[in-house]
Order: sequence, then C-alpha cells, then structure tokens
Amino acid sequence: PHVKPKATCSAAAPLEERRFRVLVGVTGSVAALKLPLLVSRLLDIPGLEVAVVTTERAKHFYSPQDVPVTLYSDTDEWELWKCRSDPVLHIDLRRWADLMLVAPLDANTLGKVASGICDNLLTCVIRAWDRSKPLLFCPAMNTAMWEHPITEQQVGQLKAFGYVEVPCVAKKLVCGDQGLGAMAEVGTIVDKVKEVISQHGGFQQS
Ligand SMILES: CC(C)(CO)[C@@H](O)C(=O)NCCC(=O)N/C=C\S
Repeated sequence: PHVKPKATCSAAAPLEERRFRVLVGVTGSVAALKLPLLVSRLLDIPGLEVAVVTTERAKHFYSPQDVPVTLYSDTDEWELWKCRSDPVLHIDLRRWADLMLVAPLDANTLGKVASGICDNLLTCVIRAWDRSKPLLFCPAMNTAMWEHPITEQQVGQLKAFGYVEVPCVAKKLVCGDQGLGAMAEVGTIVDKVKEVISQHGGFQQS
C-alpha cells in the first residue's frame, strides 16, 4: 500500500506562518532511553513541531508509544518510494526540518557521518543536510570508546562541517564504568536548541 508521507512537506510556507520544525535523530546508544523525555521537553517549547528519525539499533532502547510524534524509520523510505514519481523520504525530511538534533549520537553513527557513509534513513538525511540550517549532535558512548583517538578526529570533522556539538559528560555509566561518554543532560540539550533557534531568528515564539 502506498504510504502517505506523515510530515506535510510544506517547506515553502514561510516561518512566520508555521511552527519551527525540529527533526530529532536517535541512534543506538543506551542514552536513547532518554528519547521520550527529550521529545516531551522539546514539545514544551511554544511554537515547536517535532518529528523523529530512528535507526534500527536505537529501537532497542525506547517504546514508540512513549514518543508522541511522527517516528520515521528505514522501512518508511522503502514503503514510500515504489516508482519514479514517488517522493524520496530523506529528501522530504531535509526540506521539512529547520533544525536537526542527533541525540544520542552513538560511536557507529559518528563514524558514518564523519566519513559520509549513508546506509540508513538517518544518515541519508544528514548526508543531504542543508548546512545553512543548524545541526546539533550529542555524542554518547562508553568511556573507552570516547577515549579512542578516532573519536576526537571524527568529532572535529563534524564541527568542521559546521555542526554544533553538545558535549558528553562524565558519569557512572550504565555498564559501571565511571568517566566521560554520558549524553549531555536533557535540560542542557533543550537549552542549546533554544539558544540556536534564537540565534537563527525567523522564529517568533508564539
Ligand atoms: C544512559 C545514561 C543516560 C544514564 O545516565 C548514561 O549512562 C549515558 O548517557 N550513557 C551513554 C553512554 C553509553 O552509551 N554507554 C554504553 C556503555 S557504558
């Protein structure tokens, strides 16, 4: 059956006449268990519209019924595009969103984005992202992964692309290790989103 795109792609509507669209990307760090809380706090911001793009591995950490917004995953791309005239979901989403927030960004997806690999819906949206629009990323991984030298290189590459890092913090991680790698607190992330939106203007908080 033809899947109707869930997000209306009225990207043409000027900002002052519509809400500010935040596309949340979620990946397979255990910090993805914070997705429901993060979405709930974003929805508390007046004038914001939120949708989520998930990777398959991220689905392990949250229940869709705890995420009260449109949730896109890889199969939505396949179901939506059957023949030439059909829309391409990752392109629809890059047009729809005013800001992208990847939280958590796991080590695997960090590596993919740093090297341009795009083998799922989320990495395709990022690969096609309009860099004049803000993209924020919240790394989250075990301390041992964080301390591997490749991490600094790849985070540096994402910053060189113009993406904004919301740095990880030191915590006693779920695996028992103590150290850096925990995703920034949800409050910190939401404050950063508000700050970036106000910097980018064009969005009157109704
Ligand atoms: C999950 C949460 C938010 C609980 O406070 C925190 O531990 C965290 O951000 N962990 C992300 C790091 C990670 O992926 N560890 C994986 C193996 S230790």
